[in-house]
Amino acid sequence: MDQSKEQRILNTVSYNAVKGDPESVMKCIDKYCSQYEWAMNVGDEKGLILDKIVEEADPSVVLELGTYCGYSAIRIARLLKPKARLLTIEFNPEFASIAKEIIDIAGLSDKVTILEGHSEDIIPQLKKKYEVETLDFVFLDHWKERYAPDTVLLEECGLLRKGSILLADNVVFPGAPEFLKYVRNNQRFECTSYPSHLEYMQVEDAMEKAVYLG
Ligand SMILES: CCc1ncnc2c1ncn2[C@@H]1O[C@H](/C=C/CNC(=O)c2cc(-c3ccc(F)cc3)cc(O)c2O)[C@@H](O)[C@H]1O
Ligand SMILES: [Mg+2]
Repeated sequence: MDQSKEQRILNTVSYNAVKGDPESVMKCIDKYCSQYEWAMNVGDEKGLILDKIVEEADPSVVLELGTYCGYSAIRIARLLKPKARLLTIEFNPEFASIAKEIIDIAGLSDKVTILEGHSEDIIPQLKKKYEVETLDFVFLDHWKERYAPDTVLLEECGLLRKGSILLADNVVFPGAPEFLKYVRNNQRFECTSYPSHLEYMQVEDAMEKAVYLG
């Protein structure tokens, strides 16, 4: 059976990237996905916005929803201080195993834990099973119609604290209208829009930052 696109992305990383160098892994994926096969990584343009927001927040505990191939997990984890950690949720076993290998090649396995399963099943386990108190930073990049319900779930599970930062990819394209409506009309969130472009394309997109006010 011929390989999947995600397997080809792993091949190009394991063949071309410098082991232990997250930047070279990111460059390798961005090069492959802009020249050969488009893939839904956050990419280098929105990635720079993500970098700035993560650096400013300097989070200790990060949750990512939707690992895919691990590109944004690497992007975020490479900026974290020594004791900080990133938990990333992925329900597709093939993507989870490919992401694990790519994160390992980047040398970030000690900072990143991939939790295999559905976000709505794993989020309620974060406190007891994964020893999370509250989340400093959440990157939402999974199914777009799950952004809003999972945001409600995070709050219900007591995982958000005053100043917790939610950053959502693709709020323009493919779009996350329910999420935007929910956070923008909610006094408990302070929202900022970051206009950009869809990864590797000229299409308009944006990321939305929603800071939880408690
Ligand atoms: C059930 C909850 C739940 N629990 C755990 N894991 C979950 C999950 N729901 C999903 N996953 C995993 O997350 C990833 C999916 C991500 C979904 N992302 C986009 O759809 C997207 C699309 C475009 C675009 C597509 C086509 C275009 F033409 C243009 C743009 C661009 C983007 O940046 C995009 O992020 C996969 O790994 C899923 O296995
Ligand atoms: Mg995305």
